[in-house]
Amino acid sequence: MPRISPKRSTAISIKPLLFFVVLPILLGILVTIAPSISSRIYTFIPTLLCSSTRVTTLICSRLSLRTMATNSAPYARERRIAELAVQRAAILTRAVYTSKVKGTVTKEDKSPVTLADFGAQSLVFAALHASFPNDNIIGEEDSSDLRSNPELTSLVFTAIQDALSSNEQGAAESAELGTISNEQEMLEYIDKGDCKDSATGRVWALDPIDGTKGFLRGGQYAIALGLLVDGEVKVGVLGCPNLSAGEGEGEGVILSAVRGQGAIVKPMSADLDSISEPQQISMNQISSTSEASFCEGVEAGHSAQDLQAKIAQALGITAPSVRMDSQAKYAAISMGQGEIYLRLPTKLTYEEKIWDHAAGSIIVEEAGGELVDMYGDAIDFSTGRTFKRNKGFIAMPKSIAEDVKKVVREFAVETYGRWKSSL
Ligand SMILES: Nc1ncnc2c1ncn2[C@@H]1O[C@H](COP(=O)(O)O)[C@@H](O)[C@H]1OP(=O)(O)O
Ligand SMILES: [Mg+2]
Repeated sequence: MPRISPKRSTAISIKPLLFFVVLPILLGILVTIAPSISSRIYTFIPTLLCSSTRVTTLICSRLSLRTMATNSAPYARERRIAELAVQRAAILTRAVYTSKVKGTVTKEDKSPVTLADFGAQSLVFAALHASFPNDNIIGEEDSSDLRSNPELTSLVFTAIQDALSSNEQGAAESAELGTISNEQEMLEYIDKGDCKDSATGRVWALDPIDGTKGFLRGGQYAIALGLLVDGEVKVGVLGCPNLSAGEGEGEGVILSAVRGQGAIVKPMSADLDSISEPQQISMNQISSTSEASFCEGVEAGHSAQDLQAKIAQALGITAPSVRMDSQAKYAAISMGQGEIYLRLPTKLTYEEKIWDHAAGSIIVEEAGGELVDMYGDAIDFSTGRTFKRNKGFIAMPKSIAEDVKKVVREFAVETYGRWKSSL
């Protein structure tokens, strides 16, 4: 009988031990640490690549964009695409803002529209179509004024091409944000915003330039994009190219919010790759209405400024109102630059537009504010392109909301009566 060497005998007795005990333990350890090892390798490679050259910097920022895309927080991808789309549209609006050629025409409702409104809408819708082809869209503009005006059409298309070529998108971003190859395609994108139902499914609402009068006057304006899901705003992005997050002279900011995740601000940059780290924002939770200041519109025809002045007095407010055009007002109070945004109707027949409030509303709410109508009722975003159940909008920090709502409601009932919804 062959002699079994002690070594061999040990090997035979250890084999089942290795198989049933050690191997599972090793596998367990591997499964636990694998993600951190792979993420280290993942971050090590770009770190290695990130030496001093611009090329490697770009590669790193693209990798960090990919990392953000895989962020599993709800609506992370929607927020990222919306931010990039607004950022890209702002390249175009900024160029037109400083140019002598604005391509202004007067719409049927007598309000002005510029080549930048059309260009920004087309760029944002190209991005939404590329990334979320099944979503519906509500947009302020349509292409009818362009289709009857080949010269203006050509101006808009040139501005779009300039914007597309002035940012150094990578192939991946181009695929996600889409591109616009010819005038026909541009017109088709503009007309994608004709959805009428805001109550069902996923619907984006865009104002490509909110505050066009401010834009033409050299004041504030905003590119405002919100996502509604079954009639509730879930994501909002506000690009404010002339607003500042601090004391600075309006170098431009981009704010965004996702329901339940807070609101953030980033500086607006011409280079999509350099969107830097966001900062959380919050409203001033003051303890008394007398400490507040109003943020109000510039255009006397857009809100009842005399009545608003009386309400300010009744609230004990002595600080002068901060006046600015557009949804930049929502952005300003969300960053603590003023506290109350009041917008009372000049006439009850005017129906506020969904794109004028979707993005701003969620940013204010996620920054610690409340938005209601002049009677203190919740805003109903499910009524289509315009608000049918609400008149007069007030946004304020939660800390003073009850006091503000009480005073505004009294003035509203006295001035407008108990207006009845048209639904
Ligand atoms: N009579 C009105 N009442 C309230 N808002 C109005 C009125 N007319 C126009 N607007 C809207 O006011 C917004 C700008 O607001 P603000 O004055 O606060 O900057 C624009 O979107 C504009 O819509 P539109 O673009 O259709 O003219
Ligand atoms: Mg508007």
